[in-house]
Amino acid sequence: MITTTGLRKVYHSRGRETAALDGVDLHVREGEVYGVVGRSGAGKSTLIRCVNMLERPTSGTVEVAGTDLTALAGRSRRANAALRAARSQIGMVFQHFNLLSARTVQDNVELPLEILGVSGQERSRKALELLDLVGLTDKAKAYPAQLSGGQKQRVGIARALAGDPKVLLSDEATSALDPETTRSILQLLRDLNQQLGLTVLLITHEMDVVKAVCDSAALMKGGRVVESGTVTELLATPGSELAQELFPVGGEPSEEGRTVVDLTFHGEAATQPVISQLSRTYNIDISILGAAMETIGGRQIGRMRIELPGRFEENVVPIGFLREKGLQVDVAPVGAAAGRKADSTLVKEAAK
Ligand SMILES: Nc1ncnc2c1ncn2[C@@H]1O[C@H](COP(=O)(O)OP(=O)(O)OP(=O)(O)O)[C@@H](O)[C@H]1O
Repeated sequence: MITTTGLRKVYHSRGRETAALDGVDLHVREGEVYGVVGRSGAGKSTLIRCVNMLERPTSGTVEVAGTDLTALAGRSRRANAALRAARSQIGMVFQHFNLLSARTVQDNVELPLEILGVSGQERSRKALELLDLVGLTDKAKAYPAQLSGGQKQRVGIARALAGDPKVLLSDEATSALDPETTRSILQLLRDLNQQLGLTVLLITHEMDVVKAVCDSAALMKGGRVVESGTVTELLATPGSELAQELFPVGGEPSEEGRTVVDLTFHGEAATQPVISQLSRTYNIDISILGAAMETIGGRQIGRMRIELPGRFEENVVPIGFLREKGLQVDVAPVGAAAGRKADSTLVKEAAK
């Protein structure tokens, strides 16, 4: 539904060049909620502004709902009209809501319809329908100053949906909200995604947002996407930084000469008593160093760090047993093994 290919955006200011985007390839499938995370300055806002052509990319392409927006971006009147039409497929939600204070809630939602030349009666019907969808029917005649932050963001979302977009872009939509309001806005985005089949691309610096609503995620660093995939794929990727941040599990080995293993349980395997089976089958004592169970994207996923007696070579068979049971097994390198996998997150964990 959204594909960027080799997207670059270079800013020139005071004689300096900054590559805010340095070759971004992103693919957001139809009907998914996709989160882009990264530190401040990673290029997230620039990416979202290039996706809806608020910023013209320096090079590369942006395709939304089958239309190559970069090909439409010309100076002629016809190119502008085509770009406007394509952009009506894209709704945008902002961190600070960007509501007009002199207009009522209903008039704020009607604004994009006014710009599209929709008649007064139809505008009013549509705005009230959208306010109902976001749970704000009773606030239609209120002004933004009379609303809470969460209510303002609901108005922002209703306004973003006015043109019946296929895609919703959200730039830190919950960053200015308290945790409870954040949860309710994320739930609303999820509901809209499911009820309307809306594809949502959101940028955030909060991992909890990804955990709560995203099907897929990408990590940006220095204008590049360094990791991406469905949340399940990421959790199944050994050494994935996103997986570790989404789902941290730690714990130190009790002494030298033991094998530390990180287990990830997905689906069926999450509900099986695998650890007690392992202990009984091989008659070994297992120490649990750390564990967490979470529901991510509606699926139950568990992670656990365990310690087995003896070195890795002595535990090949029990580790094979765990893999056979459908668990993802990452052996945390310690001692001599650490040198062989010096760049993995697990090494950093184990070496602490
Ligand atoms: N208009 C601009 N002119 C010059 N440099 C810019 C401009 N906009 C962004 N940049 C630079 O591009 C880089 C990426 O900025 P961007 O705002 O996209 O990052 P971000 O990940 O969204 O960060 P934040 O979460 O702080 O908004 C930064 O180094 C920033 O200073």
